[in-house]
Amino acid sequence: MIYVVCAVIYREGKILIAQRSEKMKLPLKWEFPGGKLKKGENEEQAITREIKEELNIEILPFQRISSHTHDYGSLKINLIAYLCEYISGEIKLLEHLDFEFVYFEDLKGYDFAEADIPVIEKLKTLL
Ligand SMILES: Nc1nc2c([nH]c(=O)n2[C@@H]2O[C@H](COP(=O)(O)OP(=O)(O)OP(=O)(O)O)[C@@H](O)[C@H]2O)c(=O)[nH]1
Repeated sequence: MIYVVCAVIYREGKILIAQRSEKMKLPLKWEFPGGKLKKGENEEQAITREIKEELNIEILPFQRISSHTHDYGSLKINLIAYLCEYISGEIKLLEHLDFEFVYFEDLKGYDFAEADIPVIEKLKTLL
């Protein structure tokens, strides 16, 4: 089981989503950016670090919105999602293929990683 934190970054009524590159696992799937928790880090530190590494921006995680496990067969993950505020920086795609800011209602038009579906369901009750 691997522990993965992901950021739902909210800005001006829209949510930041990112598309995984061909070279990553789950190629071309859309996701909430983030990554694996490292030893000695808490969840907020991990998510802040991952977003800086992947997108070059500063964010502030302010609400833990969900934590659930998903079994991909060859890989089992515990995905932990945080609602985050965009603070500063210009987005640079350092790992992903693409990104978009989308309204919640438009998320259904994107092919998300399976593990993200419960996160989207949870968001529905919050936004
Ligand atoms: N970051 C992120 N990973 C997700 C999401 N949904 C989901 O199934 N995953 C899976 O979680 C796993 C870990 O994510 P990652 O590959 O981004 O983590 P990382 O950058 O720390 O790992 P790496 O250094 O091995 O590339 C991947 O297998 C990825 O497909 C999501 O919304 N965000």
